[in-house]
Amino acid sequence: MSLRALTFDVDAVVLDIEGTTSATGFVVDVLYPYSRARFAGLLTERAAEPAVARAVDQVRELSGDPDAGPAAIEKTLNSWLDDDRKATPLKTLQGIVWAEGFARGDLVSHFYDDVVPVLRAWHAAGLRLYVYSSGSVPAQRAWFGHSPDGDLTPLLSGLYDTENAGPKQDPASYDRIAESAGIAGGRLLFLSDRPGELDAARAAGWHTAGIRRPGEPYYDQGVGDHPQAGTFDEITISTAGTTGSTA
Ligand SMILES: CSCCC(=O)C(=O)COP(=O)(O)O
Ligand SMILES: [Mg+2]
Repeated sequence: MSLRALTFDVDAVVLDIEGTTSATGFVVDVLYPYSRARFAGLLTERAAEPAVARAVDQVRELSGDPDAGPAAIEKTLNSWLDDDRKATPLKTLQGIVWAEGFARGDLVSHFYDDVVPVLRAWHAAGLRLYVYSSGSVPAQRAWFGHSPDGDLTPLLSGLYDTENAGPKQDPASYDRIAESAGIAGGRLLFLSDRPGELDAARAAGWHTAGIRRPGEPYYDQGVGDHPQAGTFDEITISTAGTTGSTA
């Protein structure tokens, strides 16, 4: 699908995963059942691990149930899964389970066909690439590390999630990423399928492009007045172009 060719003059591209580089359907149909089936074991057998214990405390706080035991925690996690709610402790616990699943070869990630060739080309041209996803940093590392095209992590300069950057619809999160990467917002391009995330990035002074792929949950809603593309190869990164222009 071709919408419009876009040209941006930036130093780095920051990538959303679900709905942007990769299919939401794959995450929901493959990754979510994988984590759902393993939450009980994680919550009972590995409750003393610091990352698990911290996430459990966060679930108790978010659900308003300070005494919740493993069964109640599991029920809450599964209800968040049903709603595809991007709650940080859910993402932490999923990330633990998924990283182990990718490492043992149970899971291989998904990328839309246009994505990997374009990421390789952008990287070869000297652009820095970052990820900012609700999926936890360990999950992101495993996702890019176990793709159908092999290990893509050498393409990436940094990974951001809701723990180390903050909520994706808060402009302050984009300020934090810009500061951490050492790149001014005006030299950063954020690619996402969600208008609320694009709005927040733009409010922080970033360039934005909405990625609209047929079949994705936000396809019909659109991305408001953000520049938009149907695939990554509709986006050109130029060092001296007119940013956000359409051709
Ligand atoms: C590798 S993370 C798996 C996808 C996921 O769980 C998720 O929440 C992705 O959300 P995004 O912010 O990338 O739309
Ligand atoms: Mg997304």
